[in-house]
Amino acid sequence: MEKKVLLFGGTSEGRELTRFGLPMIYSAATEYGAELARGAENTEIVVGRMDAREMKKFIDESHVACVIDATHPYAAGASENIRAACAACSVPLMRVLRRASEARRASLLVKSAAEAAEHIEKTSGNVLLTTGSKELAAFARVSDRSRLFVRVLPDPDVIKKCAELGFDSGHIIAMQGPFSAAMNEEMLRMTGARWLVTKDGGAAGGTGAKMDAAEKCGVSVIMIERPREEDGHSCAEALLWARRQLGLPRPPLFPMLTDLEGRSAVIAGGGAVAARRAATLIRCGAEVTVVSPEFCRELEELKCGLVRRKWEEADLDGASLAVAATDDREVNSEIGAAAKRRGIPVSVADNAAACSFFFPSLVTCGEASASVSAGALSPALTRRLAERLRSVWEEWVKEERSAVEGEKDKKNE
Ligand SMILES: C[C@@]1(CC(=O)O)C2=NC(=C\c3[nH]c(c(CCC(=O)O)c3CC(=O)O)Cc3[nH]c(c(CC(=O)O)c3CCC(=O)O)/C=C3\N/C(=C\2)[C@@H](CCC(=O)O)[C@]3(C)CC(=O)O)/[C@H]1CCC(=O)O
Ligand SMILES: NC(=O)c1ccc[n+]([C@@H]2O[C@H](COP(=O)([O-])OP(=O)(O)OC[C@H]3O[C@@H](n4cnc5c(N)ncnc54)[C@H](O)[C@@H]3O)[C@@H](O)[C@H]2O)c1
Repeated sequence: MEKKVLLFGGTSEGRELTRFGLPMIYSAATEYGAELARGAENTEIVVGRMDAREMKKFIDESHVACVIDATHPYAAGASENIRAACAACSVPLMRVLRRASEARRASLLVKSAAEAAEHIEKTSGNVLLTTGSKELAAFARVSDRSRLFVRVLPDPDVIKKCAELGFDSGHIIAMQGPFSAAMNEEMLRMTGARWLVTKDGGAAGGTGAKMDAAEKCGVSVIMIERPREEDGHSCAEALLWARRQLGLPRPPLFPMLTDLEGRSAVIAGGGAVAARRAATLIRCGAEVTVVSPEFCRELEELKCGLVRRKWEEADLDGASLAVAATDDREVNSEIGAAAKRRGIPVSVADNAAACSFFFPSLVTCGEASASVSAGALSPALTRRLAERLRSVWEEWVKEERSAVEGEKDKKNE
């Protein structure tokens, strides 16, 4: 039976990961979460909350080869259960977590909904609550309830809960997001809000659009901080990881052929990987600068600029292409992010998922080149294939060149 990825979703990251046709079981706690994945190819959907024991049983019975936890950062209970179940089944697990935080834009950071409610009680003015129905009970302590407007999903159970907590229909907005900044603005105006309460859902979770709207309307934002900073991965990392775990194929990469003659390329790091890549780029006519506190002998013998210090962001000025090949994972990741911000193609040697292009294995003879790749799934396979091709390439190029010349001569006769 085919091995599958078990994805705990119900988030935009979860939906994103169903787009690539991996054999997958998508588990969502609610109907709403399940809806996000409806229609995804090769994906079986299961709905309903499971505790750690139920998860373990499910994993054992469903041929699950690896698990991705893409649940909401606030669903800490779910993540704990998933961790426990995976440990019990010895199944590898990767946590996907949106990284971007909007916390710096908030007027006030609080630890919980209760703390937000305490603050509201001490102030005046209307409040738009966008923290969802689960947190609603905490706001019951606000004495003047007519100040509060709540935005929730149009689910009958949720509406019932709102009513039970004393929100009348004039104070409920029941609609499914995502909401644009313009939509948020209109809702802030309509409710006459002076305060907006939100979780730190990251830009992708719609928090960015709320912050933009609040800024425009002069509304102060009370933000509930994330429970704790977990070590999370991006969707791209999880996709690559799952493919490697299961040995799943992917479409081949498209080798976009780029003319680097006379253009500048910058490399951070002075070790073996930097040297190999500098040599390839120089062969392609690029003007290469390498930045590193230390250089290996191979680099000192190449025709490239050597800058003996740690990498700085300004090293990207004027570069057409960048390579991060230091042995410091954090520095490499910073270089990747900075280059992407500037629209400079970047390869990050220790993290395939952070690359905006992959460094190819290049096989050349004069201007005739071949680019070999194993789709970034196995650099070792790439190297072996390239070596095999290198062993015949020169001979092939010579033979085929003369064949082409021969055909030309024949035509000219
Ligand atoms: C082609 C080549 C060009 C070059 O480097 O010059 C190249 N890797 C080569 C060899 C090689 N690299 C590694 C090993 C050790 C064995 C192994 O781990 O499998 C070997 C094999 C060996 O040395 O035998 C380690 C490694 N590589 C990457 C990661 C991180 C990760 O995958 O996340 C790690 C773990 C690092 C760690 O542990 O920290 C990532 C990438 N390496 C790429 C290119 C990009 C994909 C290209 C494609 O396949 O499409 C990609 C995705 C991104 C990028 O760097 O742009 C070159 C062949 C040179 C040639 O012979 O011509
Ligand atoms: N993609 C690949 O083909 C591949 C292959 C093997 C290893 N790797 C990864 O690539 C990285 C480099 O591998 P290596 O074998 O060349 O390592 P290495 O240890 O030989 O070289 C690392 C270099 O980075 C420099 N450096 C450290 N901090 C720096 C900073 N802040 N600014 C500039 N330079 C800095 C060091 O001085 C050193 O010269 C490693 O992270 C390794 O995991 C990738």
